[in-house]
Amino acid sequence: MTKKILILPGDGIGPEIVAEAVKLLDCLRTDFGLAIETEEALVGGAAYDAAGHPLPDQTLALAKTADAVLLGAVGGPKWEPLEIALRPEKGLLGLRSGLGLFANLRPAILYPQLAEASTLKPEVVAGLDIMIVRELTGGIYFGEPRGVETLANGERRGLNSLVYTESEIERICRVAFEIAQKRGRRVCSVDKANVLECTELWREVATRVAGDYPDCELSHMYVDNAAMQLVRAPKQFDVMVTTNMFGDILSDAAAMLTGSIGMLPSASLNADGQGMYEPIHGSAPDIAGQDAANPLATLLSVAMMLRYSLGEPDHADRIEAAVSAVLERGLRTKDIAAPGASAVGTRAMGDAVVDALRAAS
Ligand SMILES: NC(=O)c1ccc[n+]([C@@H]2O[C@H](COP(=O)([O-])OP(=O)(O)OC[C@H]3O[C@@H](n4cnc5c(N)ncnc54)[C@H](O)[C@@H]3O)[C@@H](O)[C@H]2O)c1
Ligand SMILES: CC(C)[C@H](C(=O)O)[C@@H](O)C(=O)O
Ligand SMILES: [Mg+2]
Repeated sequence: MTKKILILPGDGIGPEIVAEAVKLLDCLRTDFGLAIETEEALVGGAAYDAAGHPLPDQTLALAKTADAVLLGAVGGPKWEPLEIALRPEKGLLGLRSGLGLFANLRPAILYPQLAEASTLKPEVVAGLDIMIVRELTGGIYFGEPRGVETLANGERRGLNSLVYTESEIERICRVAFEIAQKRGRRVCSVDKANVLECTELWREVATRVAGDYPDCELSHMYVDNAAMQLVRAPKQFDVMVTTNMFGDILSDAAAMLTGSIGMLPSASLNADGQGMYEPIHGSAPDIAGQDAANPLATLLSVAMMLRYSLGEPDHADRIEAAVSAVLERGLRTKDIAAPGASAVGTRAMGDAVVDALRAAS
């Protein structure tokens, strides 16, 4: 049966990197017989400009009926003066909550060809393969009460609330253990249980859930230590499971271990296996429109889509092999090129991956 993919380019470099992913999907359709159809819709600042809201009803409705969603990135300085409820980022958060995408998988894998691109010593990162499992629809991003209020003395007070129910913690921990069972069987739960009651509960629930996975080992780490350990000795980690905000921060740090934030894909899954796929980076306004963005995180997000939502693991393997082949040939966008070395643009990198895919057919 033909699968429906909703394409949401978004803002900044979003349309540039998504265009390369669309080329890749077209190649899989025409040359490899992948049965997909794509439709494009607006989200983020582009949607606000066109329709007055970062997540138009029509976009959410299309997302709900799609087999998978591919998103570029949202946001940019143009929309920063808007109230929070209308900012591009709210469009993304609305998709995550509207689709119930509670499990965000962010794999930090070092392609061996990029060991020199990392800011860390090659021996620290060689062979790196971490899966960060980030809770995505709860925590401080969605907790109530929130807002800015004016106190009796006239001073304003801003507040956001870190809130997790036991069931929210339990389901994300189960995802982490189930992934760990298919890899190194080690889960590190990252919290701030020494200070925050909410994450004291997180630790308790993670420990209880671990009892159902006796073949896996659970460890706990405070988030500040985890940030330090990620740059000191990242290979100690197999699967990390953590809250929405800690996962946001730790995954950007982990991205640099792989050479660039332009290398890290992600999958956001709901209980039915439906998913949204996006690079973990943002709209990179500083390089937008310059054909300078690295499209590989987006192309690798397409591979995750094929694996997790479309039941096409062979095509996913093909994309990952094509990316590897292109890196082997020495092709580099600026973010992963050695200082002073020549670099290719977004389009040339995307074309090279498509060519490598075809060549392997
Ligand atoms: N998922 C998303 O849509 C998402 C994620 C993060 C940030 N944002 C939004 O993006 C905007 C910019 O945020 P930011 O600057 O903090 O983060 P960013 O990830 O957009 O950029 C951080 C730095 O990384 C570089 N970079 C990012 N992606 C790259 C790529 N593919 N290739 C090469 N270099 C790349 C940028 O040029 C910049 O120097 C903000 O509006 C923010 O809210 C959106
Ligand atoms: C843009 C923003 C809402 C988003 C987040 O904080 O989750 C981004 O940083 C990410 O990592 O996907
Ligand atoms: Mg982030």
